[in-house]
Amino acid sequence: MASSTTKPIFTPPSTTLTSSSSSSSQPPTRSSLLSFLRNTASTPISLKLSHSHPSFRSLSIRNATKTIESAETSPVSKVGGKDTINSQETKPTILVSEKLGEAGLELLRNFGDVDCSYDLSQEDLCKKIASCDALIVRSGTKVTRQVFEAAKGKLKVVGRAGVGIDNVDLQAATEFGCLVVNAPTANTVAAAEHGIALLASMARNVAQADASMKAGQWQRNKYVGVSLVGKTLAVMGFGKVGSEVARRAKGLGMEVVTHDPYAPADRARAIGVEVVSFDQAISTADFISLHMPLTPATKKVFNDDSFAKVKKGVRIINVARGGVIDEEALVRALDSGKVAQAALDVFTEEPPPKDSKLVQHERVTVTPHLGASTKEAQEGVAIEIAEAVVGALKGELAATAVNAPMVPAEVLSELAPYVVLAERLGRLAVQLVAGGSGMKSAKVVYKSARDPDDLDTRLLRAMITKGIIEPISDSFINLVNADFTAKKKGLRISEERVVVDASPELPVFSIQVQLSNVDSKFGSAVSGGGDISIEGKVKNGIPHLTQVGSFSVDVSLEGNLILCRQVDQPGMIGQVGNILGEQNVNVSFMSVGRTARRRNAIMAIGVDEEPNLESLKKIGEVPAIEEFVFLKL
Ligand SMILES: NC(=O)c1ccc[n+]([C@@H]2O[C@H](COP(=O)([O-])OP(=O)(O)OC[C@H]3O[C@@H](n4cnc5c(N)ncnc54)[C@H](O)[C@@H]3O)[C@@H](O)[C@H]2O)c1
Ligand SMILES: O=C(O)[C@H](O)COP(=O)(O)O
Repeated sequence: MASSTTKPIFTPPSTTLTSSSSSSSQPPTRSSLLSFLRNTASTPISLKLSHSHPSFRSLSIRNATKTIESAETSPVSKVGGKDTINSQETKPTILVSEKLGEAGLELLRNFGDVDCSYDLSQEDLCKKIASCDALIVRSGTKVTRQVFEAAKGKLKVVGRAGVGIDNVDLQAATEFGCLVVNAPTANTVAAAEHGIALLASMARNVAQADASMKAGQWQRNKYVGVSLVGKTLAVMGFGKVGSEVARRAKGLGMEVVTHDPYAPADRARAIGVEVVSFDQAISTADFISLHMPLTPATKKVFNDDSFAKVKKGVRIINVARGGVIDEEALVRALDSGKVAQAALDVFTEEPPPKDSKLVQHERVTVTPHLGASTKEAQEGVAIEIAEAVVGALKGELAATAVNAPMVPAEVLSELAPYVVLAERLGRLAVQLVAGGSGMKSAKVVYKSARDPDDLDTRLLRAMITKGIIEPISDSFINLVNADFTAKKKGLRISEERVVVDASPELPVFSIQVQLSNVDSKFGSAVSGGGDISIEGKVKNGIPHLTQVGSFSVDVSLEGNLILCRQVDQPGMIGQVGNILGEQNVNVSFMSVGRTARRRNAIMAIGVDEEPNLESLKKIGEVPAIEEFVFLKL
């Protein structure tokens, strides 16, 4: 482990780092995510993925006052309550590849150039995507790896105007640093209502009787149905739609059980629904309604084996995803009479082949993926997704992010200053590593007065990772792909939470970043344990560096930083201050930490400007200075 006591030759950081700071002494307020993210004029800060439009690179906290003052130069400003782009800036291009409600389109048009091109082939989508900043899809567009590759890094966000994201290659999106957001709530009721509509119409042969009458028949005996009251309905997947279906089915007098490996039993119990095992659910039900997502675990979960376990004459409703059923097995089960009827809104292949046995089956009722298709739901979904996409293009953290940490509003507001601290600590720590030493593991220690279960560190971890990875990566890094890139580089990041005696009002007392098994270009940053170790705290809403190796310091993490180890003696601050002053470099903060009087000390100097090489050389020549390093934040 390097702890050289000789003066090292000054090495500027190899990568140019984006400075994303602003100064504010005001702490953030606790407000809802929406007002926190959108109303920059009335809240002291907003949490931004400051992509310095359109490069969408880093997450930062910016000062609202500063935002308003700089509206002329910022691409985004607020005009008449609408988010608009200043005319001199290039507007982002938003491709909408499937029909979207007008209210959502209007929101999008206020912000960017909107290209509504429906029914694109994959090839045409790939051609178009190279010039798009955002893509909005429903379930009909396959956003494959090929699409992300064709985007060549320009595509910043994919908005899924609905819930299911099985048509988006999330792994590829993440690798390419493209945020995926969805609109998870606006179509819940519509889907639940459609499920109930299918349940009732299947039970009473409405579709078949309608077709028969239109064909000139009057077949009252043929279309005798079954009653719902008193029957058992198994709701498979007790999420947003499933629970709404359960509630409505209870209102129809049905007994409802559910199977959902992740749903809390008390939420189900609260509406009189029992949570049971998969086998128990399917073997006791008269009706089975599917409401789980399509994932590798749920793909074809209804297959010959499961149909063998159902009650003879069961009726199945699927408004979730076609892929959760093995459709050929369902046809066999229908033919054998094991399954009496099925009502399907979704299919493995959409649209299904014209000669699909399932669609043509006389005991199957079908609709062409209409679950979310009510006027109300489509307007709601369009607004929900337009707001999420515009927010993402403006660099705001998305509340409905699918491939980035999604943090609840209250938590986000509380964590905001720590998010900045986290990124800056990561960024500082990596710059302390001597060139060439391969980093393999980093450890983050969160000290907090709160119970470890009470502290959601996902966002902090992601930001520390971003801070560490960005300076050593030549590809584009953001919150979305930082973790993936770290793994690819073989960097393991572990976390530890330590309960300390501090104010429980603060979510985090301090954050420490330790890098193991690496040499440091600033030996004093190496702690007794041999790791590069730095620690920081948030003070009055501002991130501060409070510990470097074994030395206590206290310097605000804004601008750039010079760390010097020196012999503790009078006049040092003056000497360094003069050298910087000669070059018109403004010192924003200075702090000295020492192990013992007149022995070793560390001087941490915050500077607004970047000193030139000449000044840094002069600092290195001050006799009492033993080593120093210049760090960009
Ligand atoms: N037909 C339509 O137009 C339409 C409209 C809306 C939603 N959907 C689909 O409905 C489904 C549910 O949507 P949601 O909004 O309720 O989603 P949700 O995420 O709120 O609920 C899904 C639930 O499924 C559960 N689940 C996951 N794996 C499971 C498994 N193996 N077995 C049982 N449960 C499992 C989850 O724990 C969760 O509670 C999704 O597939 C969605 O795409 C379809
Ligand atoms: O997952 C969803 O939200 C539904 O399946 C709706 O899909 P759609 O937007 O294609 O109607």
